[in-house]
Amino acid sequence: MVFSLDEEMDGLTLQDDVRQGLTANTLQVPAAYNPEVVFDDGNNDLPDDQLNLHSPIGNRTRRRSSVLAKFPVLSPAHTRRVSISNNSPGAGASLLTSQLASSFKSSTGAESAFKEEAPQDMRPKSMRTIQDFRPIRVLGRGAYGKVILVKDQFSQKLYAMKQLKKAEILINDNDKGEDQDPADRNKDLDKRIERTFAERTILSQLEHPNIVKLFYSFHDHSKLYLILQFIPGGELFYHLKERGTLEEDTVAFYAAEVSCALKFLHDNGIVYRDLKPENCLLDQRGHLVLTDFGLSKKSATETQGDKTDSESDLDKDDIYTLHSIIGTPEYAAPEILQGVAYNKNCDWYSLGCLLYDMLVGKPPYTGNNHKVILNKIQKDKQGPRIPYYLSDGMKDVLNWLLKKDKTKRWDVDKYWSEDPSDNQKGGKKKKPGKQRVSKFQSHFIFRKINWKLMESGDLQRTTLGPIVPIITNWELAENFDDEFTSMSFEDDYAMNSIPIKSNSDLSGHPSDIFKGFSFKASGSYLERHF
Ligand SMILES: Nc1ncnc2c1ncn2[C@@H]1O[C@H](COP(=O)(O)OP(=O)(O)OP(=O)(O)O)[C@@H](O)[C@H]1O
Repeated sequence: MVFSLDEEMDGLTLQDDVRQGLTANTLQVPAAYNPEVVFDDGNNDLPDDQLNLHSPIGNRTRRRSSVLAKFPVLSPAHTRRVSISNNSPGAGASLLTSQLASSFKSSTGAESAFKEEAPQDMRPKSMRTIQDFRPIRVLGRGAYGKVILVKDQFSQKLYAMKQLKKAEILINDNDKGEDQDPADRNKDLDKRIERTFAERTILSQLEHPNIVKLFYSFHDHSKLYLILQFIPGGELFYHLKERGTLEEDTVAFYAAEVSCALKFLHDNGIVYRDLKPENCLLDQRGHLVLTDFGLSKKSATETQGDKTDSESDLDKDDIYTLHSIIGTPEYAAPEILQGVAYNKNCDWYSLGCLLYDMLVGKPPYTGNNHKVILNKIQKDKQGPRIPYYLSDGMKDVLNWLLKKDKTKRWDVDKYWSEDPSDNQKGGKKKKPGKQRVSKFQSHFIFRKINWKLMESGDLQRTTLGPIVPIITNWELAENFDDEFTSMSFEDDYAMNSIPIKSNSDLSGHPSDIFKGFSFKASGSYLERHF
């Protein structure tokens, strides 16, 4: 009998497996937890080419983020949609860009994070071009292009250059040709462009020790470029692949760092929407840094207070957008997979999946598409099986983060820290059947975390994390998969690329859609981070 982790955990022992003659495709749980436990990876419902999608150790396969095939989603009736297709590609894009800009201005936190520098950041004096950067090796590959380690020819500093091919953004793989309603096609294009701008806009306005930094962005006739801080310790995914699972103290430490980043994003009105080990990088000291903001979104505004008409329209758009079935299915909250309205609380569910993955070796529900995963979640009345060998503290946190009903899930943003006026140590007691109301930071699993130092960034600057990556030479990118570092980048790195000198040579050209993409961080920001 083959046991699936999703279906049967309790009572499974090595002896059970040996009796059944099961040796292949099994995942070893570290001896520290239970030397006897071996269990199947539970992917029997996958097609052959995906059977080894998750475990065993060393066979983890990278999961791609996607804008998933949609269930019929009923958007709110009064939704204003922006079109960029009306004979003038630039007009719509400018509207999108200005919408994004104004939506970020209305976010007080995001604005204050860059209070002094924001105006001149948005109007850089001199633009960088691809010729300024010498390619060294490929670090990773995403949906729209490669991420390449590059060296600034002038300063000799290393950066990660994320390239996005304009053609891939403009041409939709899922285009249904003549059958597709032109309005839907335009809407899809709007979304893809909006997401491209969102990554650049969000990263250019935020500064947090656990979030990757953006130094420059620019574009030429074929590509968009983001020049990011190079995070040399590789993906958490890579380290999980090496180790299988992580110890509870290590998991609690990463959970705390991710939570600080998510809380900061939420306070700034941003939903991250793509938390997974592939998007968590380790810096040289072993601290976790979130990357890939391509699916992040300004959140539905909770306070609809005194708004002008145009601001209210923006909020409606936000509410609409947060119906998008988007992300990586294994880590996406059930409400996203169902295609119903959701909010920032979805990121806390994904945190539960990430913790589960670090502790168990795979996310709680797996399958080859979001419908299979959603079916499993829906069938699972009691919630995911939480292995008995985990500590009570870990079980408790997983149980509250992985609630499929978002109204019962731990509202971590609300119950983040101890309120000084709250006399009850450890927060209020939970009411049965209701949402958990005790404070996140005071949970037992975080007893070793110095939140004050972590939230201020001093911990990240002055101490080492639980896994310190081995780095002998930053240019070797030793903590990145050979699959990528051995790739050629010549085709992707055209030294003869023609830069766009001014916006005036763009009228009527598709590049006009990307007008306003270029950005340069302020001198003080650059200095602070080098
Ligand atoms: N700042 C960075 N430093 C080092 N490596 C990076 C950096 N940014 C990205 N990478 C590497 O490149 C990979 C792909 O980057 P990213 O996830 O941003 O691309 P993407 O197109 O959004 O990918 P996907 O389509 O899978 O979501 C990352 O998983 C990581 O390995």
